[in-house]
Amino acid sequence: MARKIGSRYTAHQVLGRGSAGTVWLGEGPDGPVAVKLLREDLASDQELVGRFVQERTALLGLDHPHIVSVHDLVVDGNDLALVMDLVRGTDLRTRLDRERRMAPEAAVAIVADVADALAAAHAAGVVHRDVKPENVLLDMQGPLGPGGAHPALLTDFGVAKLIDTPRRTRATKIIGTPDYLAPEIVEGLPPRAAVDIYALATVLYELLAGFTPFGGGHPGAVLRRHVTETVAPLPGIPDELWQLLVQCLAKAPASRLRASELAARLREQLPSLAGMPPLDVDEPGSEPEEDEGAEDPAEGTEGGTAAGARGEPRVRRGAVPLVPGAKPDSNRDTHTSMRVPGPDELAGGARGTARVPRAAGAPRPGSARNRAMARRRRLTLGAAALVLVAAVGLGAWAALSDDEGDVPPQDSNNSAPAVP
Ligand SMILES: Nc1ncnc2c1ncn2[C@@H]1O[C@H](COP(=O)(O)OP(=O)(O)OP(=O)(O)O)[C@@H](O)[C@H]1O
Repeated sequence: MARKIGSRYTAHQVLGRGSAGTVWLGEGPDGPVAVKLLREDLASDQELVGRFVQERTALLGLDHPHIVSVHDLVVDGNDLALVMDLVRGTDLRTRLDRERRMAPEAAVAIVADVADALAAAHAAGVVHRDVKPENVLLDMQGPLGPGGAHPALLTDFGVAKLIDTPRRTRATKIIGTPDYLAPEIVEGLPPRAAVDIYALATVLYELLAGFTPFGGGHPGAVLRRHVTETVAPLPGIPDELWQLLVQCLAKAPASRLRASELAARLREQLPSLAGMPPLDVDEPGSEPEEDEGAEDPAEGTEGGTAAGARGEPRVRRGAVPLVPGAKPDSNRDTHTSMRVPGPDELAGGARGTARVPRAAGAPRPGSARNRAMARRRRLTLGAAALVLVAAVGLGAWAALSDDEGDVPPQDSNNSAPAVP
């Protein structure tokens, strides 16, 4: 059913819902538009309305081919709405959900577009603060680029900042999507342009791998990993692309590339990625072959990925509040309101919780399948030893026993991560 938004716009049909509100397909004096109607509780927040008006210039000022422009801000009774370019297509999350992993050329082309958008925003003094696949729209009516990628446009500029009022996020709280939060935010530092680079590098990793580098499990664990763990290599990724990812996922913001450099370096790599298929990486926690998971019910309790392997509903990105009793900011799992962990909490308990990517078909370290394989290796070793005993007698067996003392333990928990 159509509804009027202010005096100039009519909203016809819901395009989608997010944590801040509902996006409608609308009509304005100059043609079709997208109208983001903010949630009622946000719209009735006087402080937020004031900020909305204050931020007007920054929000309306961004004009770039890879940014979804905001044309108008409407404050009308209980309605608070942003009127934006209508992008006819889909968002990157939907595409990723469909494809699971993208070919490197298309992934890099999309991320280069977003890096261009960030370069323009950062030059105008605007930090996005919520870069994630949900906020990248793919324009299906635009020309096809490298790898068959449609032009990518970054949306929701300034929305995170709007909603993040001082009252809403006291110094001890973080609002955001845990998987994409830069370590300096977790440590309580003010978000600068480099947080967007970290988030975008996380998106690139996710497009290539099918999962984020530090995601999985309780949001508190995700935050700790951002601060304490290094990113695990992706099997098969071209070295130059990997170096770029590592640099942009650096813990120190100053070590990361600037958006314009990132865009240029990504585009340089496009020719060498042409025709390359998606990486053959198994999602950590999934077991590609026989299911021996029943033998150890306690296994894989870190995060939802092991649950996914057992056919239970998977929780991809957690929205569990870190503070007991606190409510997440939305019904969706993309945002979380969290207490900032203290330094002692950040330092402890995170070791070994990162999900380590494996080449497709390789067993998960510590998994039932891996332990079973280790057991099989031991049995094979034992059988070989018996044959040897029969053949060369007790003296040779004694020698073999001595040698076995030098064989590294076959405990699969010590398996090294796959290296590209
Ligand atoms: N300018 C637009 N043109 C066309 N569709 C849009 C536009 N903006 C958003 N949408 C659609 O509306 C959906 C909801 O968008 P919205 O920005 O409210 O939420 P989100 O970014 O997915 O999540 P969150 O707000 O929780 O971060 C998007 O997934 C997209 O499909």
